[in-house]
Amino acid sequence: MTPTFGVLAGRALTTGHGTENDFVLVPDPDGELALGAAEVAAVCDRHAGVGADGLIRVVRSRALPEGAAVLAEEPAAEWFMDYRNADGSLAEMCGNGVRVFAHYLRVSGLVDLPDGASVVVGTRGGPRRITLEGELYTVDMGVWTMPGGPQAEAEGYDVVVDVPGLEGPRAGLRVTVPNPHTVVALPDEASLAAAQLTLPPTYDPVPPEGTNLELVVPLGEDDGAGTSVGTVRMRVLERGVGETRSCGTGTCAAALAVRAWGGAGAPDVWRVLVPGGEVTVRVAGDRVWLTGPAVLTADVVLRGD
Ligand SMILES: N[C@@H](CCC[C@H](N)C(=O)O)C(=O)O
Repeated sequence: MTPTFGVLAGRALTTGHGTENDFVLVPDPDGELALGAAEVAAVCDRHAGVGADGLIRVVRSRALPEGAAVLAEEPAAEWFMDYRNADGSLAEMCGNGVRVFAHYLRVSGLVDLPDGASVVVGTRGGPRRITLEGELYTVDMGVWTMPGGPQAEAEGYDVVVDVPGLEGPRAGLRVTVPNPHTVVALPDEASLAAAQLTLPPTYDPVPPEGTNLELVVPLGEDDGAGTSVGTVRMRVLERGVGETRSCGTGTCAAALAVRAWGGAGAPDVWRVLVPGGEVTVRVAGDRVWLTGPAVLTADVVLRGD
């Protein structure tokens, strides 16, 4: 069957990933593409398209209404990460995608980003500053919130989640960064492996905007050089995608939930182990930072015939 790449047919794209959360990057500096959900889903299809967890349009902030709103807050945000999930839906933010986006801007010469320097980019969640540190990128992910408020943070949950493959419903804690997440703790790695993320979980109450789901197993804390560092293993079911091998905003949500469950004295720095690798999350007050790799894998041209 002929792929329905629509306005993307014949376009040159680049693929890349952050801890194996993979993306197709579409250069459209002047915002000329009328990109619809069907084209995004066709390109992200792993059998009939290029295959990716999401599509990122590389566009100047001034070319989009959402970008103009970001520029009003942060005039330095020349470039906007227009992120779409694999099913074509929009998301507020993508923590792995924004590192890959910054790497793409640097490698393609669209920004000057030497080691130690930073760039601010626009996202639907607001401007984000990304700093290159050797081979890693650190993103200021902005302000996190727990929609259940201080009571949910203190009690450790505000939603009940039934996950296929796991026995009985589980308590979950909602975290917004600023896309919606629900984090559920599991007792061990056997339970983590048993979860069947190809089947839809159920939530009570049902999250109105949908949710990403992180299943986590806290693995303890180490004291290194005077800083306590926690470790947590995570699997993720992404809204608009399915199970992925990593989710940057999800790792922030996971670290924030496990830190809340740990109470006073819990670490502010967390190693989050995901199927696709490892990232580091640091919390300070109401803000959170994400550090991890970014890789570009191929340049491809979509056929239009
Ligand atoms: N993989 C991303 C998150 C992408 C958006 C998410 N699926 C949603 O709909 O909120 C990440 O690395 O943060």
